[in-house]
Amino acid sequence: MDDLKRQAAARALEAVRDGMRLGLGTGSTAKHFVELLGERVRAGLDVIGVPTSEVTRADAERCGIRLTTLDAIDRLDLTVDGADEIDPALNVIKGGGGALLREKIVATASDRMIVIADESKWVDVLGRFPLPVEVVPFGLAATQRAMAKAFAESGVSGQMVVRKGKDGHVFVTDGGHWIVDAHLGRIADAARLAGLLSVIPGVVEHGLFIGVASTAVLAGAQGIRVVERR
Ligand SMILES: O=C[C@H](O)[C@H](O)[C@H](O)COP(=O)(O)O
Repeated sequence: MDDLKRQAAARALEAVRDGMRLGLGTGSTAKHFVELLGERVRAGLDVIGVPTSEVTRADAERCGIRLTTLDAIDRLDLTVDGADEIDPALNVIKGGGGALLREKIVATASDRMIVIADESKWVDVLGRFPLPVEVVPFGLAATQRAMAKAFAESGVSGQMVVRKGKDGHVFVTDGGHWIVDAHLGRIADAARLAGLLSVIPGVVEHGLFIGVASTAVLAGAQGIRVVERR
């Protein structure tokens, strides 16, 4: 599996050109991209990156990749990031690693987003992977009630679980928020659910990336498949 992730990362690297401003994703697949990019940088490639998490910042620095912020530059040419699920319209669930907020800010500030994954992330319908929703701790119960209403209005339902870290404590994002993982099973109308979640005051951001990814690079046992958004 790890080899497939690296293969997808290597294919996405082919889209990188000298002088590009890059969004650097988070997660085990994106980490391969950062490492491979670092090799190219050490061989003379001139790029600058914006990391989507503190973990990626540390990885990129270790790999010698020059970093900047979205305050210092206005647009990015390309973001390369992993995904938890990808559907045929290239709508995506992200946030399994808790980085969805910065990932969405960076991806939407990019002219193009390539998602890289092994084939197991490709699904007909999003939702088997629990949908991560980043929330403020204040008023959590009220936010969850509003989320349940949004689920009902978009025709889904399921258990909501406040994410815990490996240490058993509540997982806290880089932004200081919590994550509620919603076990919905099948999200028939992801765009509608995304819209309903976005207007809930206690929801900071959700892991549905609708119309954001332009290309998916999927690595499987039969080779690499590149899917462009129609
Ligand atoms: O918050 C984490 C990100 O959205 C990741 O890109 C996503 O969870 C996929 O991670 P991985 O490549 O480790 O499966």
